[in-house]
Amino acid sequence: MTADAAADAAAAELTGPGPGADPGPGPRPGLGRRTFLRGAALGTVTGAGVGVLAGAENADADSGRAPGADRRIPFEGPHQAGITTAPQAAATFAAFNATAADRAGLERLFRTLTDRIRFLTAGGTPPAVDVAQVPADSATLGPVVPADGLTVTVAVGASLFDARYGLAGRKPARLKPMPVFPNDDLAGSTELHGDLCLQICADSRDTVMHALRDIAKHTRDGMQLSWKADGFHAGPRPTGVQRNQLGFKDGIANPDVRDAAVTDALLWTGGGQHGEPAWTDGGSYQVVRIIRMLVEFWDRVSLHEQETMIGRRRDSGAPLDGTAETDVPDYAADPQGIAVPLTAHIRLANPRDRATRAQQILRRGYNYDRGVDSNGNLDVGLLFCSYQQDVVRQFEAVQARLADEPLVDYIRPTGGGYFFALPGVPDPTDHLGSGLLA
Ligand SMILES: C=CC1=C(C)c2cc3[nH]c(cc4nc(cc5[nH]c(cc1n2)c(C)c5CCC(=O)O)C(CCC(=O)O)=C4C)c(C)c3C=C
Ligand SMILES: [Fe+2]
Repeated sequence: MTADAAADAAAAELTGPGPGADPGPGPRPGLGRRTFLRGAALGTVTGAGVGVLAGAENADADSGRAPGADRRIPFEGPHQAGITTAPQAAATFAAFNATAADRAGLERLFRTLTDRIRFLTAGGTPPAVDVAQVPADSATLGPVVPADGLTVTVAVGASLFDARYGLAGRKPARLKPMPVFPNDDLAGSTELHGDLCLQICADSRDTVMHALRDIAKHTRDGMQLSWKADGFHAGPRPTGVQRNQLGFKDGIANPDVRDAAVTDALLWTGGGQHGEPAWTDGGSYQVVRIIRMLVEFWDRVSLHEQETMIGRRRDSGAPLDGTAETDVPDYAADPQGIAVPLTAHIRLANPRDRATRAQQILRRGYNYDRGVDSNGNLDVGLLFCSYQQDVVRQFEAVQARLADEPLVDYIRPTGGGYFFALPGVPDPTDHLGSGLLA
């Protein structure tokens, strides 16, 4: 089987081919609809996933937890945690500029980052110091640092591969600065790009901030914070996945990250494949987009129009040709878009046909709330984040189809960037970026 055929076959399981679509070779109908979010909800019911999460990889699709329980998500694994990890309640996307003087300094930065992330994600007691000395920890989480479901996912931007560190020849093949897309409002934005991006997620907001402060303090000589965006993940209202601030369930259709054939085809870069340098094996392209929602306008739109723009029922999350959130839309049976309009967000984003199967992305977005603008309008929206094997083949293909969707009148992208999430750290002797800097 060729790489493309393998991708096609695996991707067929991703969100389900739809009852009328060509199922492609080898999919198991019905299995692909399980999302990693739904996996988390199931975990909550069964009590699975509390405490130290086991597993061959650090994926924790069944990461439900008992209220108040501390949980530790393993740092080590072939892929970084925080990608297939079910979204925690709080997130910060923090972009940094590298300030290390040279390549040796950059290597020190990655070693320090690794050490701090290892400690913070495991939790523990910071070393005691004499009162005359600077404390080892900010103590914002108390004297003992809980693991609290923390993940810190380290990604690098295209600018890290400029002349400063002699890395030009080691750039991931598709890594580039995020282009300006139609309808973007990026002029004057101070929240764009970066040499590094840290996606910091945890079960509590204070744990995210504690981790950011700890990391920034220990890496002061190697990188400098450029911008950050904070997000939250809401609980189910009343069931299923969370709702975004347009009132719609968001995150229903996503790859089945428990299926290695799917993640190998859509998520992880394979070193040596598709022209990627060998060191990228096990990494993933990360897209971050800060997308404001013009909720004052949206709240004056009829329910019918809202639902036809999205393609799903607002209350249930069901596709407009179905009755339940888990139903798979059957576009082949509705070629003229009578039930689900051809311009509906979900239909454009994922037409569920053979030609676009390999373009599917893993979305891992968060809501944001940044107060009020100078006109008295709410500054709320979506911290869109997606992971994919190939940012051009996947994210850009989806984004191009969405360019003129009706929803664009109600959203305004204001920042973000393209990054490459580094491969995981397989064992305690290794560190982030070791392949990149080898
Ligand atoms: C380029 C990729 C995407 C951007 C940017 C994007 C922005 C965006 N999306 C919503 C709301 C919803 N999106 C939904 C589904 C959905 N969205 C994308 C891609 C982008 N969205 C995909 C690939 C999908 C899945 C489609 C499918 O497989 O059927 C949904 C439906 C619920 C769900 O499946 O999650 C909603 C609602 C907003 C508001 C937004 C910008 C602010
Ligand atoms: Fe979307």
